[in-house]
Amino acid sequence: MVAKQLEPRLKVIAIDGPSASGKGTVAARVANVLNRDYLDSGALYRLTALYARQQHINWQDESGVAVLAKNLPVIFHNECILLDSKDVTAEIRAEDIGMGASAVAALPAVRDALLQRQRNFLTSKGLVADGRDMATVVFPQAELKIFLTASATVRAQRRALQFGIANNGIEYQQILTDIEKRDQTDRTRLVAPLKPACDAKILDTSLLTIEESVEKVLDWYRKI
Ligand SMILES: Nc1ncnc2c1ncn2[C@@H]1O[C@H](COP(=O)(O)OP(=O)(O)O)[C@@H](O)[C@H]1O
Ligand SMILES: Nc1ccn([C@H]2C[C@H](O)[C@@H](COP(=O)(O)OP(=O)(O)O)O2)c(=O)n1
Repeated sequence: MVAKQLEPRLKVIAIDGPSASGKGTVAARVANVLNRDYLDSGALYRLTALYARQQHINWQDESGVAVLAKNLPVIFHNECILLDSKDVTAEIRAEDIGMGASAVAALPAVRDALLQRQRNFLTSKGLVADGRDMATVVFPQAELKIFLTASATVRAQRRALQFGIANNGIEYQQILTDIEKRDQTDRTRLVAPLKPACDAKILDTSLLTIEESVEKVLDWYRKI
Protein backbone atom coordinates (compact mmCIF):
# COMPACT_ATOMS: atom_id res chain seq x y z
CA MET A 1 0.00 0.00 0.00
CA VAL A 2 1.31 3.50 -0.87
CA ALA A 3 1.45 5.87 2.12
CA LYS A 4 -0.58 9.05 1.62
CA GLN A 5 1.67 12.09 1.10
CA LEU A 6 1.16 14.83 3.66
CA GLU A 7 0.61 18.27 2.11
CA PRO A 8 3.39 20.72 3.02
CA ARG A 9 2.55 23.31 5.67
CA LEU A 10 2.20 26.91 4.50
CA LYS A 11 3.98 29.82 6.20
CA VAL A 12 0.62 31.11 7.40
CA ILE A 13 -0.84 31.78 10.84
CA ALA A 14 -4.62 31.64 10.42
CA ILE A 15 -6.72 33.47 13.02
CA ASP A 16 -10.49 33.04 12.82
CA GLY A 17 -13.25 34.09 15.16
CA PRO A 18 -16.43 36.10 15.67
CA SER A 19 -16.83 39.86 15.40
CA ALA A 20 -14.84 41.99 17.86
CA SER A 21 -13.04 39.02 19.39
CA GLY A 22 -9.77 40.85 18.73
CA LYS A 23 -8.63 38.94 15.62
CA GLY A 24 -7.48 42.00 13.71
CA THR A 25 -5.62 43.55 16.62
CA VAL A 26 -3.86 40.32 17.55
CA ALA A 27 -3.15 39.27 13.94
CA ALA A 28 -1.62 42.65 13.03
CA ARG A 29 0.63 42.62 16.11
CA VAL A 30 1.76 39.03 15.55
CA ALA A 31 2.53 39.88 11.91
CA ASN A 32 4.56 42.85 13.06
CA VAL A 33 6.60 40.83 15.57
CA LEU A 34 7.29 38.07 13.03
CA ASN A 35 7.86 40.54 10.15
CA ARG A 36 5.14 38.95 8.06
CA ASP A 37 2.41 40.39 5.86
CA TYR A 38 -1.06 40.73 7.32
CA LEU A 39 -4.33 39.88 5.57
CA ASP A 40 -7.56 41.36 6.92
CA SER A 41 -9.91 39.18 4.85
CA GLY A 42 -13.00 40.78 6.38
CA ALA A 43 -11.98 44.04 4.69
CA LEU A 44 -12.50 42.38 1.30
CA TYR A 45 -16.07 41.41 2.21
CA ARG A 46 -16.67 44.89 3.64
CA LEU A 47 -15.29 46.48 0.43
CA THR A 48 -17.54 44.25 -1.65
CA ALA A 49 -20.61 45.32 0.34
CA LEU A 50 -19.68 49.00 0.07
CA TYR A 51 -18.90 48.76 -3.65
CA ALA A 52 -22.24 47.00 -4.28
CA ARG A 53 -24.06 49.76 -2.45
CA GLN A 54 -22.22 52.43 -4.47
CA GLN A 55 -23.08 50.62 -7.72
CA HIS A 56 -26.74 50.14 -6.64
CA ILE A 57 -26.43 46.35 -6.67
CA ASN A 58 -28.58 44.61 -4.05
CA TRP A 59 -26.63 42.65 -1.41
CA GLN A 60 -28.78 39.57 -2.22
CA ASP A 61 -27.97 39.68 -5.96
CA GLU A 62 -25.44 36.84 -6.03
CA SER A 63 -24.19 37.07 -9.61
CA GLY A 64 -24.19 40.88 -9.60
CA VAL A 65 -22.21 41.12 -6.35
CA ALA A 66 -19.82 38.33 -7.43
CA VAL A 67 -18.85 40.27 -10.58
CA LEU A 68 -18.04 43.30 -8.40
CA ALA A 69 -16.07 41.15 -5.94
CA LYS A 70 -13.99 39.67 -8.74
CA ASN A 71 -13.11 43.13 -10.07
CA LEU A 72 -12.76 45.18 -6.88
CA PRO A 73 -10.71 48.29 -7.78
CA VAL A 74 -8.93 48.22 -4.44
CA ILE A 75 -5.47 49.34 -3.38
CA PHE A 76 -4.06 48.55 0.07
CA HIS A 77 -1.53 51.25 0.81
CA ASN A 78 0.15 51.14 4.23
CA GLU A 79 -2.76 51.51 6.68
CA CYS A 80 -5.09 52.98 4.00
CA ILE A 81 -7.62 51.25 1.78
CA LEU A 82 -8.53 52.92 -1.51
CA LEU A 83 -11.63 51.85 -3.43
CA ASP A 84 -11.90 53.37 -6.89
CA SER A 85 -9.10 55.77 -5.79
CA LYS A 86 -11.17 57.00 -2.80
CA ASP A 87 -10.01 56.47 0.80
CA VAL A 88 -12.65 54.21 2.42
CA THR A 89 -10.56 53.06 5.42
CA ALA A 90 -13.03 54.44 7.97
CA GLU A 91 -16.20 54.03 5.90
CA ILE A 92 -15.92 50.23 5.64
CA ARG A 93 -15.78 49.90 9.46
CA ALA A 94 -19.37 51.13 9.95
CA GLU A 95 -21.65 48.48 11.44
CA ASP A 96 -24.15 48.63 8.55
CA ILE A 97 -21.31 47.75 6.19
CA GLY A 98 -20.36 44.92 8.59
CA MET A 99 -23.91 43.60 8.22
CA GLY A 100 -23.67 43.98 4.43
CA ALA A 101 -20.34 42.13 4.49
CA SER A 102 -21.96 39.31 6.43
CA ALA A 103 -24.83 39.20 3.90
CA VAL A 104 -22.65 39.10 0.76
CA ALA A 105 -20.29 36.62 2.50
CA ALA A 106 -23.12 34.08 2.62
CA LEU A 107 -23.23 33.95 -1.21
CA PRO A 108 -21.08 31.10 -2.62
CA ALA A 109 -20.22 32.92 -5.87
CA VAL A 110 -18.92 35.90 -3.89
CA ARG A 111 -16.70 33.67 -1.72
CA ASP A 112 -15.37 31.99 -4.88
CA ALA A 113 -14.65 35.37 -6.44
CA LEU A 114 -12.53 36.43 -3.45
CA LEU A 115 -10.72 33.14 -2.82
CA GLN A 116 -7.68 33.53 -5.07
CA ARG A 117 -7.27 37.21 -4.19
CA GLN A 118 -6.86 36.17 -0.55
CA ARG A 119 -4.37 33.41 -1.38
CA ASN A 120 -2.33 35.89 -3.43
CA PHE A 121 -1.44 37.74 -0.22
CA LEU A 122 0.92 34.90 0.70
CA THR A 123 4.53 35.51 -0.39
CA SER A 124 7.85 34.06 0.78
CA LYS A 125 7.69 36.58 3.64
CA GLY A 126 4.87 34.62 5.26
CA LEU A 127 1.40 35.74 6.33
CA VAL A 128 -0.84 36.23 9.32
CA ALA A 129 -4.45 36.13 8.08
CA ASP A 130 -7.63 36.85 10.00
CA GLY A 131 -11.26 36.17 9.15
CA ARG A 132 -13.88 33.44 9.45
CA ASP A 133 -12.55 30.67 7.17
CA MET A 134 -8.79 31.27 7.02
CA ALA A 135 -8.04 27.87 8.61
CA THR A 136 -10.94 25.91 7.15
CA VAL A 137 -11.06 27.04 3.50
CA VAL A 138 -8.52 29.64 2.39
CA PHE A 139 -5.37 28.23 4.05
CA PRO A 140 -6.20 24.72 5.30
CA GLN A 141 -2.43 24.02 5.18
CA ALA A 142 -1.60 26.86 7.62
CA GLU A 143 1.22 25.98 10.00
CA LEU A 144 -0.76 27.38 12.97
CA LYS A 145 -4.54 27.78 13.32
CA ILE A 146 -6.11 29.83 16.07
CA PHE A 147 -9.80 30.30 16.86
CA LEU A 148 -10.00 33.53 18.83
CA THR A 149 -13.15 34.15 20.79
CA ALA A 150 -14.69 36.04 23.71
CA SER A 151 -18.18 36.26 25.21
CA ALA A 152 -20.71 38.36 23.28
CA THR A 153 -20.94 40.91 26.12
CA VAL A 154 -17.17 41.36 26.29
CA ARG A 155 -17.06 41.78 22.53
CA ALA A 156 -19.87 44.35 22.58
CA GLN A 157 -18.09 46.24 25.36
CA ARG A 158 -14.90 46.30 23.29
CA ARG A 159 -16.74 47.65 20.24
CA ALA A 160 -18.50 50.25 22.37
CA LEU A 161 -15.16 51.38 23.79
CA GLN A 162 -13.73 51.55 20.26
CA PHE A 163 -16.62 53.81 19.13
CA GLY A 164 -16.57 55.89 22.35
CA ILE A 165 -20.01 54.63 23.44
CA ALA A 166 -21.02 54.04 27.08
CA ASN A 167 -21.51 50.47 28.27
CA ASN A 168 -25.08 50.74 29.45
CA GLY A 169 -27.31 52.68 27.01
CA ILE A 170 -29.44 51.93 23.96
CA GLU A 171 -26.49 52.28 21.59
CA TYR A 172 -24.58 49.61 23.52
CA GLN A 173 -27.64 47.31 23.41
CA GLN A 174 -27.77 47.83 19.63
CA ILE A 175 -24.09 46.87 19.28
CA LEU A 176 -24.71 43.70 21.30
CA THR A 177 -27.78 42.84 19.20
CA ASP A 178 -25.84 43.43 15.95
CA ILE A 179 -22.94 41.26 17.14
CA GLU A 180 -25.28 38.41 18.06
CA LYS A 181 -27.14 38.73 14.75
CA ARG A 182 -23.89 38.66 12.78
CA ASP A 183 -22.61 35.67 14.81
CA GLN A 184 -25.81 33.84 13.93
CA THR A 185 -25.56 34.63 10.17
CA ASP A 186 -21.85 33.76 9.98
CA ARG A 187 -22.23 30.50 11.95
CA THR A 188 -25.28 29.12 10.17
CA ARG A 189 -24.55 29.89 6.51
CA LEU A 190 -24.08 26.88 4.25
CA VAL A 191 -20.71 27.86 2.74
CA ALA A 192 -17.60 28.30 4.90
CA PRO A 193 -19.49 28.88 8.17
CA LEU A 194 -17.65 30.36 11.11
CA LYS A 195 -16.33 27.41 13.13
CA PRO A 196 -12.97 26.30 14.51
CA ALA A 197 -10.91 24.03 12.23
CA CYS A 198 -10.61 20.60 13.83
CA ASP A 199 -6.87 21.23 14.40
CA ALA A 200 -7.28 24.84 15.65
CA LYS A 201 -6.21 26.05 19.07
CA ILE A 202 -9.01 27.86 20.88
CA LEU A 203 -8.12 31.13 22.58
CA ASP A 204 -10.82 32.75 24.71
CA THR A 205 -9.65 36.34 25.27
CA SER A 206 -12.56 37.40 27.52
CA LEU A 207 -10.24 37.74 30.50
CA LEU A 208 -6.99 38.48 28.64
CA THR A 209 -5.30 41.75 27.75
CA ILE A 210 -4.22 42.36 24.16
CA GLU A 211 -0.59 41.73 25.17
CA GLU A 212 -1.50 38.40 26.83
CA SER A 213 -3.48 37.32 23.74
CA VAL A 214 -0.56 38.18 21.44
CA GLU A 215 1.93 36.41 23.74
CA LYS A 216 -0.21 33.25 23.77
CA VAL A 217 -0.27 33.11 19.96
CA LEU A 218 3.50 33.70 19.79
CA ASP A 219 4.04 31.02 22.41
CA TRP A 220 2.10 28.48 20.30
CA TYR A 221 4.04 29.62 17.23
CA ARG A 222 7.40 29.03 18.94
CA LYS A 223 6.29 25.50 19.81
CA ILE A 224 5.29 24.47 16.27
N1 LIG B 1 -7.60 40.74 24.83
C1 LIG B 1 -7.85 41.42 23.71
N2 LIG B 1 -7.45 40.90 22.54
C2 LIG B 1 -7.69 41.56 21.40
N3 LIG B 1 -8.37 42.73 21.30
C3 LIG B 1 -8.79 43.29 22.42
C4 LIG B 1 -8.54 42.66 23.66
N4 LIG B 1 -9.05 43.43 24.60
C5 LIG B 1 -9.58 44.49 23.99
N5 LIG B 1 -9.43 44.43 22.65
C6 LIG B 1 -9.97 45.45 21.72
O1 LIG B 1 -11.13 44.90 21.09
C7 LIG B 1 -11.47 45.70 19.97
C8 LIG B 1 -11.90 44.80 18.81
O2 LIG B 1 -10.76 44.23 18.26
P1 LIG B 1 -10.65 43.92 16.69
O3 LIG B 1 -9.23 43.53 16.48
O4 LIG B 1 -11.22 45.02 15.87
O5 LIG B 1 -11.60 42.62 16.57
P2 LIG B 1 -12.04 41.79 15.31
O6 LIG B 1 -10.98 41.94 14.25
O7 LIG B 1 -12.15 40.38 15.83
O8 LIG B 1 -13.37 42.33 14.91
C9 LIG B 1 -10.23 46.57 19.67
O9 LIG B 1 -10.51 47.89 20.07
C10 LIG B 1 -9.15 45.95 20.55
O10 LIG B 1 -8.22 46.92 20.96
N1 LIG C 1 -12.88 35.35 5.94
C1 LIG C 1 -14.01 36.03 6.15
C2 LIG C 1 -13.97 37.34 6.68
C3 LIG C 1 -15.16 38.01 6.86
N2 LIG C 1 -16.32 37.42 6.51
C4 LIG C 1 -17.61 38.12 6.60
C5 LIG C 1 -18.40 37.79 7.86
C6 LIG C 1 -18.25 39.01 8.73
O1 LIG C 1 -19.42 39.21 9.52
C7 LIG C 1 -18.00 40.14 7.74
C8 LIG C 1 -17.08 41.24 8.26
O2 LIG C 1 -15.87 40.63 8.70
P1 LIG C 1 -14.83 41.41 9.65
O3 LIG C 1 -13.76 40.44 10.01
O4 LIG C 1 -14.40 42.67 8.99
O5 LIG C 1 -15.75 41.77 10.88
P2 LIG C 1 -15.34 42.07 12.37
O6 LIG C 1 -14.20 43.05 12.34
O7 LIG C 1 -14.94 40.77 12.99
O8 LIG C 1 -16.59 42.64 12.96
O9 LIG C 1 -17.40 39.53 6.61
C9 LIG C 1 -16.35 36.13 6.03
O10 LIG C 1 -17.42 35.57 5.78
N3 LIG C 1 -15.18 35.46 5.84
